[in-house]
Amino acid sequence: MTAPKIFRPDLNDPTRPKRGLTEQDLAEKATVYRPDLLDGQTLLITGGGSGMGKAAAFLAVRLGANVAICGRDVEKLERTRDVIAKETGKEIFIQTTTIRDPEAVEELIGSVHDKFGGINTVVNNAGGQFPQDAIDFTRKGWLAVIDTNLNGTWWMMQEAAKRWRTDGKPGNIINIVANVERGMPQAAHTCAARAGVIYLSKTLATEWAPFNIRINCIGPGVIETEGFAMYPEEALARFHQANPMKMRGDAWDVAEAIAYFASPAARFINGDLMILDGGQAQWGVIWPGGMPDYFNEGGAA
Ligand SMILES: CCC/C=C/C(=O)SCCNC(=O)CCNC(=O)[C@H](O)C(C)(C)COP(=O)([O-])OP(=O)([O-])OC[C@H]1O[C@@H](n2cnc3c(N)ncnc32)[C@H](O)[C@@H]1OP(=O)([O-])[O-]
Ligand SMILES: NC(=O)C1=CN([C@@H]2O[C@H](COP(=O)(O)OP(=O)(O)OC[C@H]3O[C@@H](n4cnc5c(N)ncnc54)[C@H](OP(=O)(O)O)[C@@H]3O)[C@@H](O)[C@H]2O)C=CC1
Repeated sequence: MTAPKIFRPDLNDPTRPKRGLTEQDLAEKATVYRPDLLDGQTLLITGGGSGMGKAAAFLAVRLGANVAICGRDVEKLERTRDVIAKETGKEIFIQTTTIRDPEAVEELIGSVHDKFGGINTVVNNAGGQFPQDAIDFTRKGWLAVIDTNLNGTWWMMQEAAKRWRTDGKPGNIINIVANVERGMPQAAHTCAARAGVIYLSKTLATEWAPFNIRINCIGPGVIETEGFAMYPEEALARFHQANPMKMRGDAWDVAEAIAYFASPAARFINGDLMILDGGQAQWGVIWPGGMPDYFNEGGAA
């Protein structure tokens, strides 16, 4: 019997490099957008306490929006709220929520609605997975990833849409998925969930058009964030080779794409998937658990 390969990192290991943009970067990085682009808009961003969600929250506030974020870890949320207040003078709304609990999601949508008088855009960014050969997935591990990325995103979409239908107001959903174009070896669970979200979104873009709700997805490739701590160093050292530009994107690349989809410039885009991956979809796969020798011969990406 072959033992399953498991990489279970200590996410607070001080010997590993710190990854992702700093809070100073998020406060100061140049943006292509005009400073009042999202004035008066309200964005609810799941997973806004780190990585792309935090960058999107920062940028949206800098562009004039009211912002609410959620996540499971209250310390991350409070820290993000405090640093955004310090850097921009604007208070964002935080609520500890796991998107896996539909009742908690209902409460979240209700509180953000009450706080700001409505929600213009929901950004379903919360999610994640662990790297493992699919053959070794435990039942619990499979269910955890599907529940987070597919069910959690669905609860958010349905609850927001119900609210928009009741209020007779337009809605906008941006789902952060992944680059599923060539499959995702060693992340098959998330690939299945994200592919589900992409086609759920395309379906609802039609079904919910009568309610004036638009839905689009953004599929990031290799984006260097705090989330990289989930992967072994030897795999991370190769991640950039999965795209022909041989580089990593950063959370600001995704934040600017989110701002675009939240802005009036995207008013006629519906049911789309924007791939943000430096060309990875045409080129390679990541192997987040480490490339098996079988594929390594000849040094393929
Ligand atoms: C792919 C490259 C591109 C993408 C990059 C990014 O996305 S970067 C962003 C990356 N950011 C993120 O991914 C952040 C968010 N991600 C997460 O919170 C987790 O990855 C989660 C989605 C699995 C939820 O986890 P949770 O603990 O809340 O869920 P839970 O308690 O319900 O079930 C846990 C069960 O899952 C299993 N299992 C878990 N880990 C491993 C492992 N390393 N190894 C093996 N198995 C593992 C195990 O069965 C465990 O049960 P046990 O053995 O404990 O009884
Ligand atoms: N970085 C990359 O290269 C890629 C990332 N992605 C996806 O993009 C999204 C953002 O990732 P990134 O910023 O890189 O990584 P992070 O790990 O920094 O972000 C994930 C966020 O999701 C939140 N989250 C996870 N599970 C739940 C849950 N059940 N309920 C509520 N919030 C939750 C986490 O907060 P908390 O722990 O507080 O709950 C965290 O803030 C994720 O969905 C990720 O899988 C997709 C492709 C590539």
